[in-house]
Amino acid sequence: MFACEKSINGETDVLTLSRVTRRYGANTALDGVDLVVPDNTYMALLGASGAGKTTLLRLIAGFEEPDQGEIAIHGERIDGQPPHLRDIGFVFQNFALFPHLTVAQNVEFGLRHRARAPITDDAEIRARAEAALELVGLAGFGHRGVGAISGGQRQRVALARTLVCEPRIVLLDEPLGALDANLRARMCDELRAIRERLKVSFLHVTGSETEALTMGDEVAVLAGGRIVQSDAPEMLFTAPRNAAAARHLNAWNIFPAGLCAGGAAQGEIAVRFDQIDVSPPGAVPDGRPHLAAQYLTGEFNGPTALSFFRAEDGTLLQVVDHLSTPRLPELTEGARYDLHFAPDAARQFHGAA
Ligand SMILES: Nc1ncnc2c1ncn2[C@@H]1O[C@H](COP(=O)(O)OP(=O)(O)OP(=O)(O)O)[C@@H](O)[C@H]1O
Repeated sequence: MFACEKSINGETDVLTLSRVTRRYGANTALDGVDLVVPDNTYMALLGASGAGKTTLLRLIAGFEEPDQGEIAIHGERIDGQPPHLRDIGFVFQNFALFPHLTVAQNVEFGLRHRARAPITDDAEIRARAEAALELVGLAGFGHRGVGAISGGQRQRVALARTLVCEPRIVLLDEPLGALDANLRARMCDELRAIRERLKVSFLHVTGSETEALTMGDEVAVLAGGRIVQSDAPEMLFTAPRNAAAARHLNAWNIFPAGLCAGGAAQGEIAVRFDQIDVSPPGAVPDGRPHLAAQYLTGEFNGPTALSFFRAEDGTLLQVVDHLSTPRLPELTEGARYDLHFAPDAARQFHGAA
């Protein structure tokens, strides 16, 4: 049980979205989204508030239909099909458990009522629900009311209720959002471990770049109604392909190329917070592109220190210094400095994403 079904036609991608568009009146929430989720993959979908993450999941699950575009599972179109025929699991942010049912009854519910091959044998239903609870680390909790368990445990019940139906893919809408920071870190590990055991693909939407980069085998960035980059986390973090992707990583300064002496004048330049050095005016080592900026303030953050600068056009710039290998001079608030970097540390973007 719980093994991911291999595609009949040998496809290696479980979910494919092609040019999916969704409008609400004059507001285009999704504008030609192309997204591919491979089999046996933890895919994170990163986007700011209002980017259209929930809308995208609702279209995949079938709670809403796209205005244009196609959605397919293992190469077979599912847009237009009712949600209960899509074999897609959905874990809601607020868990959406039935408060009057026990943990076990919540998990059994989906199995009894699923449209495809509902199970009617009580002993089999109980056995499958117990196996699902064991999988999420809740063996022995079946008799409890859902009000008598912790937030993290409720999250796992919601997951067990979805997994027991053996979905072809599991959609998770900000699944850690309702948990406190410690629990969130633990659930990150657990979600990854559970998925690895099942080998079913997860599509996990989040507004947190840390969560997306930690969780995802692959991270897709949703901005301006489109996927602006979909890549392995290391690749996305170190080599964003456009300014829109870089802006979501909370690690890159992005400024007009024209501000920079010794560099190109066109487009935008992005340099990571940890790859900028600071010198008094006129003391920039030869060959390093640089821009002038005023030091605003600093912020200690345990092992790292963050310094904030304002460039001449008003762009806010950040520089990260690691306390074990400090490289910044003593800084005076309000004073002007030159910020510089190695030419190969810069990424240059031309035009829109
Ligand atoms: N039913 C609706 N009617 C009108 N506009 C909607 C509807 N649902 C979503 N929108 C709009 O579509 C856009 C995307 O919303 P969505 O909820 O998908 O964003 P999100 O990325 O999930 O945001 P958040 O992280 O804040 O939950 C927003 O501008 C939102 O106001």
